[in-house]
Amino acid sequence: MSSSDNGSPPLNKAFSRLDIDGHDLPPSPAPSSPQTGRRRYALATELVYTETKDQYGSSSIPIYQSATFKQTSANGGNEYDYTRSGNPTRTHLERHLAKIMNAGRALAVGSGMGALDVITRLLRPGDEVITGDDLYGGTNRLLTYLKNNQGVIVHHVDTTNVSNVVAVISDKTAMVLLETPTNPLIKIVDIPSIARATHEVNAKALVIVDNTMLSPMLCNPLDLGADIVYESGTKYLSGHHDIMAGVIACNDPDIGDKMYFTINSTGCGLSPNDSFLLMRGIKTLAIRMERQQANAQRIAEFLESHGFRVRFPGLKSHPQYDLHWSIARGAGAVLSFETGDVTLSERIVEAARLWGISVSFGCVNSLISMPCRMSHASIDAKTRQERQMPEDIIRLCVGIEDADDLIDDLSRALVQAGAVTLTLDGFHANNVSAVTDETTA
Ligand SMILES: Cc1ncc(COP(=O)(O)O)c(C=O)c1O
Ligand SMILES: N[C@@H](CCSC[C@H](N)C(=O)O)C(=O)O
Repeated sequence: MSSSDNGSPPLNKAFSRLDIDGHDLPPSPAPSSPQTGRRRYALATELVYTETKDQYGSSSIPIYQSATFKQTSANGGNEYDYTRSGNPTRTHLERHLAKIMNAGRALAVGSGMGALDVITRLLRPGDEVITGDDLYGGTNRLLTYLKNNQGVIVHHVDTTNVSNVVAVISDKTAMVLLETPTNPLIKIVDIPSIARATHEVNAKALVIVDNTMLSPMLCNPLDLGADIVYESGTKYLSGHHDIMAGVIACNDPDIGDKMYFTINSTGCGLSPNDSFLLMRGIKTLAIRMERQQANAQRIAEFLESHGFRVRFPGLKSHPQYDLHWSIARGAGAVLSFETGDVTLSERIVEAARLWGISVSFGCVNSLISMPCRMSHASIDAKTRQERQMPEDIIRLCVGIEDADDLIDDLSRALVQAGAVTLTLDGFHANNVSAVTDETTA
């Protein structure tokens, strides 16, 4: 029951009302809403600019490291009662996220997979999900779990072709889940066309975009027709690989309330300390991304010019270059390339020094990995083969180091691994198929 319905005095909580399932919302943050009526600055400014009402005028949000909050009356009802339900540091972060993600509401949870878990709890048995055939391994694993255990039907199609999605949309479609660029094949997905086509056939179907590979700095899927956007805050948003986090944003308040209900019920909200760290990371997103992208562009051009097949949307050779730039403001800093030989790829990865052999991306440090052995190992070998994931693919996640140092280290690793032939002009890849791609938009 809401405070106004039960005869008790109005509660001092930011929004006191029943949620759409009739549950009395616990004390919790107000729905995050960007301040209206004030000038909007460029995103680089908005990332840094916050308005706090801190009693001491603190410049960064304090960490409210408290599980519970004292109430002023026996009826409870203050804005915060318990950190699982809401915490001022998390609220501050969520409002900031809503602003930079152009959303009506944002929510922060303990990881990117936690975010997808919250979203997929909107599904019911019998619901259908349409998603890609090149998906982050953890996403594939969660969807497979839902298929095997929760009666959800999952269609994996090549989402780079809108008609493949249209062919399976029906009145049973509850979600269309998209990643762009895909991880690790760097395929581009036409979010606006798929969102339009989906809603035309089934207005209730939710179009969900995993924006981890681009971040709000480079893409706002909600502005392109998506209903929900989420991302791993472990990556670009925090930027230092010192926390796990997940963020979710939407415009429909009912959907926001439902997801908040799950977060409060399951206890997956982001901790105060991690909310503080994520907030701190977000402030430097623009400058980190600028440098990471510039470095990634240099490295992609370096590899391509030496004969490797490189997948990166900053290269004109990318078959969906125009599509990418119609939906994004930059290429990001993840690229992949092939060598034509798995053991050769292993030798390159192991010969690198500056590039850490690690999963993840979006951090200030540069990383090198073999997705089929690492980040995407949870997709079984047969499925990887069906989805044409080259086992030899090497993924580079570019950081903010000096680009010449990164290129030097990579060159040394390529030479040491025997991946290139030295010539009078430099070197050239030994063993690589032509730079072509069968992908069509
Ligand atoms: C594209 C993508 N989405 C979601 C996730 C999940 O994020 P997290 O590791 O924070 O759970 C990852 C990586 O883990 C990812 O690469
Ligand atoms: N062992 C982890 C692998 C995490 S991969 C992290 C990141 N998304 C990436 O693409 O590198 C797992 O099983 O999830």
